[in-house]
Order: sequence, then structure tokens, then C-alpha cells
Amino acid sequence: MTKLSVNINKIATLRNSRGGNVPNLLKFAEDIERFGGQGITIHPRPDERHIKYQDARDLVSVVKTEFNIEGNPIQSFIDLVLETKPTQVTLVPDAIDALTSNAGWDTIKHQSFLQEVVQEFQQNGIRTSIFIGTDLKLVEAAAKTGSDRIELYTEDFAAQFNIGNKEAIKPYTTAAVLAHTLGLGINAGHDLSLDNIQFFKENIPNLAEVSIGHSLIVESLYLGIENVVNMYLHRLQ
Ligand SMILES: CC(=O)[C@@H](O)[C@H](O)COP(=O)(O)O
Ligand SMILES: NCC(=O)COP(=O)(O)O
Repeated sequence: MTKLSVNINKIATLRNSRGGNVPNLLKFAEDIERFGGQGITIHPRPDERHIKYQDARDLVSVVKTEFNIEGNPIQSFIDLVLETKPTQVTLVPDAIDALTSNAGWDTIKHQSFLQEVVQEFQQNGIRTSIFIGTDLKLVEAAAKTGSDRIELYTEDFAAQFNIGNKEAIKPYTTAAVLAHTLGLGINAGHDLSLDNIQFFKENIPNLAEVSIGHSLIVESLYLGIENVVNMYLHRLQ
């Protein structure tokens, strides 16, 4: 079964735009789970442009499904994750000022660092996932870090699918087959949407989780959040 983890960064963006607590992030997370969402994902960036570190502390007692915290493992992020102990941590090599996540890890170059970070989180009972592309040598190196899972960075797939190039799925399928062979769990995310999710799911064996935020929230502006969550769940069956 592929779990749907809803990334609520953009709800925090809307909340922060007026400086108050509307929309209420905690209530939104509870409602997502009530509608059938199987996980909540947040990505607290160092500038706290949307998700604040305090949101992570508040959400950990609210989220009853799976709680996934994504981010670049700078010390403040590591400390936050060890403090809150989510279900899963996803390591993302974002530059501090990145507009959004725009690259996966070079798991060869950063092998020893990733091994240390992965081990520290696992010793605290936190499942680990490493955000990477489809380069097979980097998938192999991701397995050598000892990480539980990888998260396939799907922006390239989404962009190519959008212009009708379905061949773009092939590197993701190949990477997923290798990852499974190496004992890695397989997550995926970035720019997945109602348009591309079913085709992606059909072509990625052993897909454990997709984390979706931006498109899902935009689609919900037109179709309603409860309806959209269930549309994703139906397409992920
Ligand atoms: C790693 C990933 O693809 C998502 O966490 C994405 O970075 C969302 O971050 P923003 O909502 O800040 O774009
Ligand atoms: N890991 C991907 C994620 O959490 C959401 O990415 P996006 O759907 O906002 O592009």
C-alpha cells in the first residue's frame, strides 16, 4: 500500500501571511487525518518562512498517523528532530536560501556524514529517508549509509509528464527496482499532483509513501481539501 503524506507547508504560508493563527495548522493536520490522509509532512526551513520550529513541537502530539519532518540536517534541525522524535525524518540537501527543494543528495560525496546522521536518528527510534535523484550509483551509495528509505525526487518526472513525455518515468522505475533489491524502502515527492500520481504509482514497484503538498493545496482551492485527499487516495489504490 502506498501511503499519502500531506505536506502542510503552504497552510503555514497562508497562516503566516497575516501573523495570526488562521488557518489553524494543528486543526488542519487533524482534519487531513480525519479525511483519510495517512501522514503529515512538514519541512521547517532555517528562515521559518512557513513551518516554524515550534509547529513541529506542537504537531508531534497532534499527528496520529505518520509524522514526517523533512530538512537539511544542520545542527538546529537535528536537535529539533531528536527533541520531537517524529515517525520519520527525510534528509534534504537544501541550500539555506533555496526557493524550494531543487536537488537530491550526492550520497557518494557525503557518505560518511549521512552515515553518522542516519545512525543518530535510528538510535533514537526515528525512521530515516534520504532525498535523492535516480542516478543508480547514488542509490547504491544511499543504501551504504544504512538509511531505512530513500525519497525519489520527482520534479523532473513531473515536468516531463506535464509536456507529454511519459518515457521520463523509466529512470524512476529502474531506481526503485534497484533500491528494493538493496533493501531500501521507497518514498517519493516534489511536484506530484492529481494529474501524474496514478501513472507514477503504476510504474514504481514497492512505493511505500508519497508526500505531496504544493499541488494538493492548490487543487484544494478549486475542489475542496476533503475531496482532493480522497481523489489522491483513490488514485493510489
Ligand atoms: C523535499 C521536498 O520536495 C518538499 O519538502 C518541498 O521542498 C516542499 O518545500 P516548500 O514547501 O518549501 O517548497
Ligand atoms: N517531499 C515532498 C513534499 O513533502 C512535498 O513536495 P511538494 O508536493 O510541495 O512539491
